[in-house]
Amino acid sequence: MAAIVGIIGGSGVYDLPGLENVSERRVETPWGAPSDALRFGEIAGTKAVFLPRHGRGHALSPSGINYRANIDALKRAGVTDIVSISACGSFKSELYPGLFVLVDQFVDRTFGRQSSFFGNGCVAHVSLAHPVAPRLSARVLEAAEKENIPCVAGGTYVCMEGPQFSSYAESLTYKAAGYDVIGMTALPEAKLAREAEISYATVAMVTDFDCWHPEHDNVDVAAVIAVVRKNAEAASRLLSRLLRDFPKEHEPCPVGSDRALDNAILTAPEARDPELLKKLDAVMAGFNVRQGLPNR
Ligand SMILES: CSC[C@H]1O[C@H](OP(=O)(O)O)[C@H](O)[C@@H]1O
Ligand SMILES: Nc1ncnc2[nH]cnc12
Repeated sequence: MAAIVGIIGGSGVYDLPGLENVSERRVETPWGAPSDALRFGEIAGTKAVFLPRHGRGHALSPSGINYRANIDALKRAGVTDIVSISACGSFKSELYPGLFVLVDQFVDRTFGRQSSFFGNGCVAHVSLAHPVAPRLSARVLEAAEKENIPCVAGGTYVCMEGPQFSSYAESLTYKAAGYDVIGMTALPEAKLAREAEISYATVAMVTDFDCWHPEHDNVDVAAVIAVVRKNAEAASRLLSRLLRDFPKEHEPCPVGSDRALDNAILTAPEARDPELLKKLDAVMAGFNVRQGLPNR
């Protein structure tokens, strides 16, 4: 399968400089409209699709993003691997603003988000033991090293609902629990990408120390955006290098993120809801082919 890399830009990252032969297309999905038009392009022959998760102009709040539409639109565009960029607060002195953290675990503190494509009429339980695709994350690390960008591998991202930042008590609790960073967006994407059998990795860009650190100001938007602006050039260098060196064929994922629906779907084929199956035509396409089932 030809590799196509989806890039999801976070706060302060609304474009992907360096993308060549760019064309833009507004798409609709059975789950609604994605955050913005998809930007198609390539770097050194690697095809890429860029999507700013908050939309250009940052119109969408973390709770208001249609994550299902975003992931479904990328799936329909043929994306095999997603790398997302997320601004985040840090719970550790050694994870300082400006550092890129390739998190490999998530804790969910969101509520009320639509974080699954499945439900009544087609029940599926995919594994999220390893939410990040290790080979993809390793490629991001390699790109950072080649570009001399400070980056560490591994870490736990707690995803809060927001939009308010954490209270002091919450911040201390997350720190005491041993979590590394906090943000409001990456986890619904990781869950949905897994269901859509897309390999996913996230670059958590540390922007602040949330509000636990006695020697640093409490986080605010201005501080986050100031750090993101300072690091935008490094982020685009990282992504350009990643795309330049990316294999042209999708590499099979060692944790099975690209075949996550095998052994996950409980609902018997005859009990599946045809309306839901229609909406799942992109998400389940690979699974249906592997099972020899028609794709609705
Ligand atoms: C701008 S401060 C809070 C905002 O920043 C992070 O955005 P993203 O994950 O899209 O980079 C955080 O999740 C909040 O949405
Ligand atoms: N401290 C923080 N908490 C939640 N989301 C963030 N995004 C950037 N910094 C953050």
